[in-house]
Amino acid sequence: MKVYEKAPAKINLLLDVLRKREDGFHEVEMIMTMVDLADRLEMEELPRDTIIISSQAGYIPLDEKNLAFQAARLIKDRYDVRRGVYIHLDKKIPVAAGLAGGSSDAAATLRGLNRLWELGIPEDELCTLGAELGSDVPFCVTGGTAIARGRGEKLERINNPPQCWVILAKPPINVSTADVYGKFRAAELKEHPSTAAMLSAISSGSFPGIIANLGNVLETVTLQLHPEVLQLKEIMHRLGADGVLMSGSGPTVFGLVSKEAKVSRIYNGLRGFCKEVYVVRMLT
Ligand SMILES: C[C@@](CO)(OP(=O)(O)O)[C@H](O)COP(=O)(O)OP(=O)(O)OC[C@H]1O[C@@H](n2ccc(N)nc2=O)[C@H](O)[C@@H]1O
Ligand SMILES: Nc1ncnc2c1ncn2[C@@H]1O[C@H](COP(=O)(O)OP(=O)(O)O)[C@@H](O)[C@H]1O
Repeated sequence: MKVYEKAPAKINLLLDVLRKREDGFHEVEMIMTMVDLADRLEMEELPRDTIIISSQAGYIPLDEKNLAFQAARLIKDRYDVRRGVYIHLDKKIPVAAGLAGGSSDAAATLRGLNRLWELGIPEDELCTLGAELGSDVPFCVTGGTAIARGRGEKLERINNPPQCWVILAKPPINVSTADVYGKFRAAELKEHPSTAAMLSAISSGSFPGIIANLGNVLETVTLQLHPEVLQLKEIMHRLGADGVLMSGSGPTVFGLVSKEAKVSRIYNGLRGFCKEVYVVRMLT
């Protein structure tokens, strides 16, 4: 038997860091939503008790370092499943981009194996398992739009924002999430984005309100380390995007655009500076 799962990318419409915790993680407040740029996973039962990962992407690990492998091993261990699985990852989401590609693959693996092996694990339990793999995995299990607290694993579902175009541009640099959090200094922050104002803009379906309240405090670190991310933000603004922000720890920058007529101009303008540009919609 085979099952298929889609693993969409996320963007952070708002990312605030409240403080560093004793366990080394940071207490965050994030508003996250999914976009329709997705990896596709195919999971097939194997006669032997083993986990095999393949992918067309040459640039990700295919062994126990792969988050889909870790998700499969976790579910097998926790539910004592003595069966094997072959997982093929068709990667479309850029890697180490601030779009949670690996986390979404892990989440899709948990959902898919729950179906393949008919384990009947409820969604909240899948989220708890997911949190063992990474802070963003629980959100990727549920999808939709949510406010995430704690280190990212405490989720509260909210309305989807009004539909718009999302233009993603990933500069050709690698950013490590651990490195960005490591260099972040909460005490030096002069301004925090307003989670309350963003929540109110989303719940009233106000696109201008969402644009006015976009904010990501991790920009203070990544933009300093990589000035080309700031440059990309400025270019996207100049080309006419309504709102522009870095997603997660970066380096991907996203632009929100309400009018379709503007989209191709922004896309074509960006392609002169950046090879990896995607035009997508929010998943609503
Ligand atoms: C920044 C965000 C925003 O959505 O996304 P990405 O840029 O990775 O997509 C997330 O907080 C990333 O979540 P995730 O990528 O799952 O992080 P994890 O694997 O749990 O942690 C990687 C490392 O980041 C740091 N970390 C992560 C989450 C958090 N709340 N505080 C932290 O300090 C820790 O140093 C940890 O060792
Ligand atoms: N299935 C996977 N897809 C992408 N990257 C993976 C996967 N499994 C493990 N990784 C590793 O995880 C790291 C972060 O990848 P990713 O989840 O794409 O980052 P981000 O959350 O910043 O978008 C990369 O260094 C990559 O090698």
